[in-house]
Amino acid sequence: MSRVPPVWPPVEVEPPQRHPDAPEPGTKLGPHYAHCFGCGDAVEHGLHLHTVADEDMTIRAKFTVTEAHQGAPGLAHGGLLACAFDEALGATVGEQLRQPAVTGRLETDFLRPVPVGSTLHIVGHLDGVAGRKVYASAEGRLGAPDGPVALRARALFVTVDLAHFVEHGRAEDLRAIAEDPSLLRNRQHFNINP
Ligand SMILES: CCCCC/C=C\C/C=C\C/C=C\C/C=C\CCCC(=O)SCCNC(=O)CCNC(=O)[C@H](O)C(C)(C)COP(=O)(O)OP(=O)(O)OC[C@H]1O[C@@H](n2cnc3c(N)ncnc32)[C@H](O)[C@@H]1OP(=O)(O)O
Repeated sequence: MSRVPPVWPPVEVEPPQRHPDAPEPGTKLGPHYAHCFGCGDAVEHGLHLHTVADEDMTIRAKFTVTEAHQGAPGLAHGGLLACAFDEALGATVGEQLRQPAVTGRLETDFLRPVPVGSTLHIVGHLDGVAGRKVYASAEGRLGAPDGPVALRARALFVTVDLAHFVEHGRAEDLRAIAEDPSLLRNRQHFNINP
């Protein structure tokens, strides 16, 4: 099977415009939602991805593989690694555009096994925008920012209104946010009253 990647982005795109309120390069972003499996600090065996904004439509993220993340003995589960990339790519899109967006499509190339105890250094880049479609890609290196490439991922995110989350989210979780807005980092954007 050919490993030659298809053209990316797959459609004609506009260069993304950084939102004036996008975090300055070097800003530590913190969890966007306390119960997010990718970044939330309330999720005991979650990925606890740490993200930092960077120059040029880029974010950097780190995630350390624990015993709870295994697929094969001593190795990270592939779906979980895809989750780390979903999270990093979502942060790339959300933080630079300051617009809610959901993953429509996510593709992942697994190039090297990722052992328990190792840290994956992910760099996500916002590649282009075509209407509501936002394209982003990322690379993950093992052990150090200049370590060997273990994964590459590409994603299409689709921007949505906040109504998307109100309509589809579970009422008790929305109520919990209404009662404790600190569960969300970008809470100034939310006015949820289910
Ligand atoms: C949120 C705070 C607000 C403030 C924002 C500020 C800051 C945010 C900051 C930080 C956020 C930080 C971190 C985020 C971290 C992690 C994010 C994790 C993200 C997720 O984990 S999220 C869960 C998984 N995700 C879903 O739960 C989506 C389920 N899904 C749907 O909800 C619908 O499916 C939807 C909405 C995607 C589209 O539905 P829809 O009806 O609105 O629109 P439609 O179908 O017309 O698609 C529009 C155009 O996208 C094309 N398109 C769509 N899907 C495609 C595909 N698969 N392949 C190729 N093209 C596709 C169509 O072909 C059309 O293209 P065209 O315009 O050219 O016709």
